[in-house]
Amino acid sequence: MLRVGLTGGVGAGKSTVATRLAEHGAVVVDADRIAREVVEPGTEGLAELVTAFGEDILTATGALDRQALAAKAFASDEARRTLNAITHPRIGARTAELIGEAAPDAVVVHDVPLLVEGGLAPHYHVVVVVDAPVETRVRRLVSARGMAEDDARARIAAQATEADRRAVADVWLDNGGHEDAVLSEVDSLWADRLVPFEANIRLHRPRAASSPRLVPHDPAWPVQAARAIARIRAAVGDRARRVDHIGSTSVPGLLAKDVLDLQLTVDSLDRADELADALTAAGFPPAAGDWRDDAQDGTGTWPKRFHYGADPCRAVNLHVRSPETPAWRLALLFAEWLRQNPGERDAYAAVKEGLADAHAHDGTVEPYAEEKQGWVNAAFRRAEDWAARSGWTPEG
Ligand SMILES: CC(C)(COP(=O)(O)OP(=O)(O)OC[C@H]1O[C@@H](n2cnc3c(N)ncnc32)[C@H](O)[C@@H]1O)[C@@H](O)C(=O)NCCC(=O)NCCS
Ligand SMILES: Nc1ncnc2c1ncn2[C@@H]1O[C@H](COP(=O)(O)OP(=O)(O)OP(=O)(O)O)[C@@H](O)[C@H]1O
Repeated sequence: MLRVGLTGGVGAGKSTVATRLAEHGAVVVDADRIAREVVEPGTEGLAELVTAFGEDILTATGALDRQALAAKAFASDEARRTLNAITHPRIGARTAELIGEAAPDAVVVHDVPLLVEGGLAPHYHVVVVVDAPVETRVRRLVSARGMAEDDARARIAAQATEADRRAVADVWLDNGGHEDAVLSEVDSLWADRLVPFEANIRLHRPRAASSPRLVPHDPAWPVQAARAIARIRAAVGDRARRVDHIGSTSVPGLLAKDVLDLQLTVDSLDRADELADALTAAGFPPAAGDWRDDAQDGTGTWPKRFHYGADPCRAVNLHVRSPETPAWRLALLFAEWLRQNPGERDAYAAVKEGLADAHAHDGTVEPYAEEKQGWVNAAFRRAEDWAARSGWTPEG
């Protein structure tokens, strides 16, 4: 099952996007609809709202007068907190039930306005944010939905900011223009990302091979790594010690292949094996085979586990290592040493570029590969000296 979180400010166009995804075959779980269900006449939820906000939030027939409640609830932070405390746990329980009922091969789209506010992002494989300028949203809510302008603005003020939403967005859909434009982006998202992502998780299939091309450092890499790390943490909880962004993409200013390397630290490889299913469910299935790191001094090999990110649009390699192996510490040290020593970083970049050029022009890559390995082996010794001088330890 693929879990997609769909969010955006009030009136941005979530329902428009969700409807299109449903047409493609997604199972849409609509938080606003569940929010209505849990306060229907006769529910405990409605009774608690009346106790908190008074009888005048009811219509003559005893149903919830939504406008009357909105007027009270969006008037102050305290009132909104009271509303949320009554409704959100009930919405959460019903949501879990509905998602649990979806088929194993479903793409579940959770249309949830308060995804960012609720800190829910790490629980989805993909977070999609729909956005439009505030004034456009107000205009649409007033003209197409008949909402009072004050109400629209009060809700916008009560919600997350654009910057908050950007931090969690794997996909940003701009719905400031014509509806057709965003719908065609949704069609591509479905075909190019969501469908293959779901299949990769279900079949334990790695994403398609990524390009071996070196590209300049992208400042989005650490941000994307932080999102992947948050997902892994949410999946494994305290069964793992830590998750770090390692490798060349973690070094600002260093060119790299567009693959994020992450290291999950576990007490032992038995523990790593216990976590395999949870990592798969989170979108990081294990790669088949016996994975090992070579000792730099040629004295042996150290076992590890290796998982791939299944997202076809975001290449991730997840190395699961135990601190019992020197490779664990070296991975953390090498990245930190390059981040702290720009001269060494630039020297490493030059060696990598030499290797890439050799690949580009002829088949004789070996001398460059040897040169790179020689440089790296010497670099490890310099990194160790630096660690001893600066007092660096993996524990920070
Ligand atoms: C206050 C209520 C009765 C107003 O009903 P109304 O029919 O006017 O609006 P509706 O429920 O369709 O919501 C429309 C939009 O308002 C915004 N909104 C609703 N509740 C909240 C809230 N507590 N905080 C911030 N924004 C909210 C969302 O963007 C939502 O998509 C209703 O929104 C409600 O019960 N809210 C509490 C439950 C909730 O938090 N729902 C949001 C999704 S979980
Ligand atoms: N690109 C667009 N151009 C014009 N109108 C649009 C566009 N996208 C959506 N709308 C209209 O704007 C209104 C709000 O869109 P929609 O209902 O999809 O937003 P929403 O984010 O789901 O809103 P809410 O937060 O209230 O649930 C709707 O009436 C919709 O038809």
